[in-house]
Amino acid sequence: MAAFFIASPTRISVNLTAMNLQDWGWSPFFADQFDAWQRHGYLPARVIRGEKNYFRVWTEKGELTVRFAGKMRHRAGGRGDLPVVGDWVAVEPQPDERGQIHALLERKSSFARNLPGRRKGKGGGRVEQQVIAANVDLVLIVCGLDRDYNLRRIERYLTLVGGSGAEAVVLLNKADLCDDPEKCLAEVREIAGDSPVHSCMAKQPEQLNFLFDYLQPGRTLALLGSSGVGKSTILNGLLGEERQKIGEVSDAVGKGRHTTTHRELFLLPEGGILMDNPGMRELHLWGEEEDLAESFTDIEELATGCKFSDCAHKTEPGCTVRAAVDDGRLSASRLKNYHKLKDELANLQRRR
Ligand SMILES: Nc1nc2c(ncn2[C@@H]2O[C@H](COP(=O)(O)OP(=O)(O)OP(=O)(O)O)[C@@H](O)[C@H]2O)c(=O)[nH]1
Ligand SMILES: [Zn+2]
Repeated sequence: MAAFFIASPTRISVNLTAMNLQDWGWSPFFADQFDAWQRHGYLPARVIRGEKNYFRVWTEKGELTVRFAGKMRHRAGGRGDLPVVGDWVAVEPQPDERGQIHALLERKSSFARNLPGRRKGKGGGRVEQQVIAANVDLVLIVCGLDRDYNLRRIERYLTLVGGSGAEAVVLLNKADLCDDPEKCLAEVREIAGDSPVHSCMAKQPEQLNFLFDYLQPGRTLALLGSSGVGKSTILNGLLGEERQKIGEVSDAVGKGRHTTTHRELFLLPEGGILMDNPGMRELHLWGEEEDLAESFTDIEELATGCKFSDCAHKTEPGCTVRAAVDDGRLSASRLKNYHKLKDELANLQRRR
């Protein structure tokens, strides 16, 4: 209870006594809704992780494992009515660090995705939506200034964030890999409306100091962006001295990170709340399914020479993509990113 953890066994100590509701994002918007529940002696609680049948929540009295009060599960019609990470709920505390959820407070913002092929009602009707994260205040849209750079994708992200109720900041990372970052900055600013646009080099954490201007106690931050653009590097930069530990988590756990992450919302040492959950990590893939090829035109082009038309560019004979890596025309890390994204997409499809 004296520590919270991002992934076992890595633990980050925070001073719990110094934490209050506001640090966790509580604001008049939620307090106004809570009046009715306060009278019952319920606690405001923020969902830090959601499982199928239970939730981990943070309250002023510490972390609790909570379930639905029966009545409420019954009332919750669509999926949108069930709590997700980031939500504020009214919890009736029970012994042994447990509790019951009696109400879900209205969201300030939410990220949802359509569940393909699932339609409600007879003969289809509206497509069922799955809310995956709530009450994010600010999204850092991260884009690489290497081959990842793609104005159309940035546009899609901006639309997505715009519709969620959160604010967006665009980060053009890997400025060191771009001949003319100023040109890209100007192009993106043209499509970004009121959203600030920065270029940066996350590999040098001291270059990320400007991001602290966007962090405030109680403000919830999430990152969106393709695989390999530097999201983890940026997170680690923001986490300061905890950088190493988080790095170990992402390196050691790799794909398994999703199942071993114990908490998907945590406090940043400088103030602010960081959301890093599988739903948000996968969100980009839903937009990118169509443009995997578009993002990797070089690989798709090389692949036209492969012996097998369904070559996965892994162990197949006659693979021109791996040949290009061998003779230095294609970087191994780029092929690795391509594989990673393909695998994630395949995983997603399986789960659907
Ligand atoms: N050249 C350069 N490389 C960078 C920069 N920032 C990050 N990288 C590198 O890019 C690679 C991918 O970075 P990550 O932080 O793992 O990317 P990610 O977005 O978290 O990727 P996923 O975990 O797949 O979503 C790493 O090898 C980083 O060292 C940068 O500013 N310049
Ligand atoms: Zn191949």
